[in-house]
This record gives sequence, structure tokens and C-alpha cells, in this order.
Amino acid sequence: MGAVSCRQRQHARMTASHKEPLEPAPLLVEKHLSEWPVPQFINLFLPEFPVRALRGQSQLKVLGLVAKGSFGTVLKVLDCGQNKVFAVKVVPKVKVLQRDILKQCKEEVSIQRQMNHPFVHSLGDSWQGRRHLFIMCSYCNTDLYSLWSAVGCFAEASIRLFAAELVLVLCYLHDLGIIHRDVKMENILLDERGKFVSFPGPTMRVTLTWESVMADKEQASGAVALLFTGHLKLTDFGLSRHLPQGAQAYTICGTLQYMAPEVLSGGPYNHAADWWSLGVLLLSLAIGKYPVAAERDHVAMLASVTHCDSEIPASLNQGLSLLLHELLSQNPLHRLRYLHHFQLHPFFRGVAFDPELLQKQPVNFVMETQAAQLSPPDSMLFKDFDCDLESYLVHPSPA
Ligand SMILES: Nc1ncnc2c1ncn2[C@@H]1O[C@H](COP(=O)(O)OP(=O)(O)OP(=O)(O)O)[C@@H](O)[C@H]1O
Repeated sequence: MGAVSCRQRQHARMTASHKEPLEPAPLLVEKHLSEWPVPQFINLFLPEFPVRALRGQSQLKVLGLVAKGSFGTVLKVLDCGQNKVFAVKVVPKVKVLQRDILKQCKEEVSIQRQMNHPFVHSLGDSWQGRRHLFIMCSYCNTDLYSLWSAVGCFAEASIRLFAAELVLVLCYLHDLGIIHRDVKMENILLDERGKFVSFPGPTMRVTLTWESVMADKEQASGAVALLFTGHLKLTDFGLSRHLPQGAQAYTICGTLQYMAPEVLSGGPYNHAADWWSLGVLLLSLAIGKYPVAAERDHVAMLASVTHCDSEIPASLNQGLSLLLHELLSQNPLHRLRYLHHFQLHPFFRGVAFDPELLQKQPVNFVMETQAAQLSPPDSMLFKDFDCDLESYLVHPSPA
């Protein structure tokens, strides 16, 4: 049995107030490394994390904290050279070595570099400083978890659209011989090209930021209708690995609520485990809560998920209910897994599994301003913010 590496939801996006730029905006700089021969603490992370000379004009300014994940801290930065906003995951090298996740970290970057799909978040850049690893991607306004927390139950049409996009993504990954192992709402970002149109009252507001949608929601009474035109991007390949078709894995890893029974029991398992996670995700979107709450560990969780399919309410649309039963099958061999399974499925009748066409479809939501709640107060989660920011936040010297 492999190492146990289960994740609970440990991070949340920063609220608007946390996202205010720090004054003056610090620069994301680590001391330049130029020694030869290359010391072990650098060599270990090559070639996936090259050493970079300080990048003059294209230095990165930290605009705010986005989230603290279980492996690293995600910062929102401005690339002054390109004048473009990115997200940078900062992972302390010492944590990588202490947790024995060096191979996993390198795999994350090499897999994400390989990605070329409209619904997958591709890698912008990766490099190392003296004490940290940096993984940079384009910045996305929000993630599916935040949207779900605000909206609650998703309408069937929205579930159908997101499901079709995720089916395309998982088929793409599995065809490349990659298993994701952490498909969950927090790892699904909503496209940076996305636009939100909110209707907090009689007036319509077009906005690009999630924060202004939330402000509309706070001010309105009754409900806020929301039209979202962006689409999803699967991210976080931190637990992904190359697994050729027909091969099996044994490491117990993932996020407890989303882990398939064969993963929780220590394997063997294969790509079918990602389809189970998709089933949990879609069911959660449909019912507005997790079908099975997270238990304290994988043994207790395994006992709980044995009857996961019984959590599918009879009130759901027949096609959706059938899809969920076929994704949440205890036996991985009985799970849907090939694109043609989905193309012929009654739930997807009339859906073109074409990324171009899917991206053109807007998604509608209605947020009840009284009932809906944002994710838990994020400031609480940052009380124990333990990343040593001082080491790489250098205030720019006055001009
Ligand atoms: N490119 C991005 N743009 C905006 N937000 C992002 C971006 N990348 C990550 N995030 C946010 O940061 C969170 C944590 O990132 P990520 O999942 O990569 O870190 P992690 O350490 O692997 O976390 P976990 O182990 O909890 O999954 C994401 O859930 C998302 O909310």
C-alpha cells in the first residue's frame, strides 16, 4: 500500500478585502543563484524548476494572496513586463523534501507543461529561488467551489454544460495516459476571459470580477440573476501522474469526499477513479451539498461511501440520475469512461462535445441573496498563515 496523502478542503479564496493590493506592491524576488558547481538544494529541482536570473522589467509584483493550499501558497501577481496578471504557486523547498514529494512536484510541472486543451489550465512558467519553487499560470477570477457556495444547487442546463466540458478534459488526460486524482470543485477555475453579467435589480451590470458580483449580491434584496460567459479550466496537477492505459496505481491520495472506494481501500485503481470524482462533483452541484461528508480518515470514509449511489435523490431528472448512477458505480469496471459513452447518453442529448461550441454557451445562475452564503470567512483560514513571505517579498527601493 502506498503513502497516504489525503486532502481535506484546507484553503479558500481570499475575500475582496484580502485581495487589495499591498502598498507599496512588493516584488516577487529571490536572491539570484549563481554558484558553480550547482549545490544539491538547486540540483534536486532541475530541470523542471530552472534557475532564473532576476528578470529586470518583467519582475513580478505581488498584488495579493489568493489561497493557501496544502502544498503551497497562491499569490496574485502582476508581470510588469507583460502588464498581465498571473497566479503563482509558491512552494517552500523544505516542505517538498520533508513531505517527500519531490517526484510529485516535478511530475506536476512536467504534466502541466504538456497540457494543451481549452479546458485545462496550462503552465505559464516554473522556476526556483534559493528556498522556494514557483509555478506560474494565468490568473482566473474565481473557481467552481466559490460559485457553488454562492449559488447552491445548479440548474440542470448548467450541470450539463460543465459536465460536458469535464468529460472532454478527462478523456483528453486519460488518452495521454495521465490520471488527475484530485478532480474537485476547488481545482476547477473559471476562465479568465469569463464575463459576469449580474442583475441585482432593474439594471444590468457587466463585470469582470467575482468581487463585484458578490457586492451586487450583498446589496440586492431577493435574488441576483447571474449570467456567466466564461468556461472552466481544470488545474492542480499536484497529485497527477503518468499511468498508461491498463496500468494500476496503489497510492491512497486525493480529497476525501471525492475519492473512489478503490482508492480509499488502497487500490489497485486506474483512471476510472477520476470518473467517480466527477460523479461526486456533479451530484454535489445538483443537490447543493456533498453527498457524503468528509470523515476523519480514509478508512472511515470508505465505510461511508459504500452506499453513495443511495444519496442520489429520486427527484433528479432521469437522464442526470442515470449518469450519476453510472459514474458512481462501486465497481470501476461498470463506470462510464469513454467519450462515446457520454455522446450517446440520454443526459447529453443534443450536446455537441466540441470545445469551441461549448465555450459559446453562457451559463445562467440565480443567487438567493438571503439564503446563499459565501465560503467560510476566509480571514479565519489565514490566521495560521505560516508561509514565510518575508523571504521573497522585497519592497521595491524608492526610485
Ligand atoms: N491560476 C489561478 N488563478 C486563480 N486562482 C488560482 C489559480 N491557481 C490556483 N488558484 C487558487 O488557489 C487554490 C489552491 O491552488 P492549488 O490547488 O494549485 O494548490 P494546492 O497546494 O495543490 O492546494 P490543495 O492541495 O488544497 O488542492 C485553488 O483551489 C484556487 O482557488
